[in-house]
Amino acid sequence: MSECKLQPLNKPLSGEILVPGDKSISHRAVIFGSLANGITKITHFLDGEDCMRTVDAFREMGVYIDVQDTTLIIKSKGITRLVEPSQPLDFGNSGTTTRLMLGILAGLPFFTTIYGDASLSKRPMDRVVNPLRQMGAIIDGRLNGNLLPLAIRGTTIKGIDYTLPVKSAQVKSAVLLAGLFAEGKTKVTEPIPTRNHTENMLKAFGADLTIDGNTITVTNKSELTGTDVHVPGDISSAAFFLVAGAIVPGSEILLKNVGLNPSRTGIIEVLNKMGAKIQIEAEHSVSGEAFGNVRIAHGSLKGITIEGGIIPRLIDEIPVIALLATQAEGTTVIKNAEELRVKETDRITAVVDVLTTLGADITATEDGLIIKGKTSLNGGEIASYDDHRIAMMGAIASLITDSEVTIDDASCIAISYPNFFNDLESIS
Ligand SMILES: O=C(O)C1=C[C@@H](OP(=O)(O)O)[C@@H](O)[C@H](O)C1
Ligand SMILES: C=C(OP(=O)(O)O)C(=O)O
Repeated sequence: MSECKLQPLNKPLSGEILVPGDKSISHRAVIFGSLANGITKITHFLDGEDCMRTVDAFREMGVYIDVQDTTLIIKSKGITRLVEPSQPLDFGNSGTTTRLMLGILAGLPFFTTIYGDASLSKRPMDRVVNPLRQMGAIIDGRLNGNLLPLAIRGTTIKGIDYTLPVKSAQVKSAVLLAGLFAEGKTKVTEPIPTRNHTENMLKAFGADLTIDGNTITVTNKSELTGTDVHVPGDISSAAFFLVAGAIVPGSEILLKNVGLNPSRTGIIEVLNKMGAKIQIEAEHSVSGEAFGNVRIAHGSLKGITIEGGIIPRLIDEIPVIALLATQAEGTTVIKNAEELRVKETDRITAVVDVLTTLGADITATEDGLIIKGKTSLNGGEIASYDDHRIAMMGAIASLITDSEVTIDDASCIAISYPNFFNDLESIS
């Protein structure tokens, strides 16, 4: 346990932060680099605990991966040369590693068992196991394969035509990755678009991919080719400082190198709609991924409704958006966010508990939150629920409380943002 005591700031935040690498893209860069033949160099990689689980999994399967800070060199001979892991794979706290690796392991000619920590062991895997079984995968585990640990006996799989029943990029990605090993075509249709980094990377590594509206089709191609990937800054990490800049009086912060893929920019739209002072500068694009700098300043905010198609475009930002809403005049309503209940913790319950302790007016609904503002916040003792996004939301809240905030255990922040407190310190 690492208890964390945070004092109120009582002054504006100012300065620049180079946002750490995007977690979703870092995972995928390791996956595609390991499946591809040749050398892949990844720069601005996120060396957080979750992405290192993906690195370790491929090292267990015989891939050479050298990690020097945020630069990775992967040397692989491709899919056909991966070897059976000699021990169970530990996926720690990482839902992305688990779901995406399931798609790969289903079609590889060996036996694997996978497990994770207490949080991951409660998260649903049937959303991935069901379509993979339709493709012919042989997977077993607790609750008929819904819960870790799972055992996968790789086998011959065949393509399917699958419409996503949940708004999940992890499920979409698992099926598309399995499609690389399957006989025939694999088609995935998503009624509501989710992050498209897998599709972008399939293209960059030379897969056979077509996109027609909301339907993505991939054809078996065992030969992907290594390529360099420059990872943009993680907008989900930037979100904590965007909210800090918007709510701490007098602040102005520049967040550099932020990934601005439209499937991820819901937080920018929310800040604009709430009336925040936000500007995007120096936009450019590398390998289909948009980058830019985002400038945020403190200003008055108003409550809004957040629902429908925007939800997957800001799903991980909702805890810190709830904090933002406590500082907006009027009511903010968040709907259609039922996926929050199956993240590292039930984030609807956790956010309500933490922000209520700090004096906010916030109510849980089945699929979201209702927040009434503007409220001043008090100090107190809060739980992180061992969830990095809840811990970072609590730390940002402490900037505007009237007295000390104690977080019971903030070590989970290393999952996605190992340098979080140093970056906060640098603008305080
Ligand atoms: O594909 C990804 O990299 C992710 C997708 C999202 O999960 P779901 O696909 O479960 O919505 C997100 O919450 C997670 O942090 C990363
Ligand atoms: C939900 C998250 O990650 P994962 O599903 O990979 O554990 C997250 O980072 O907020």
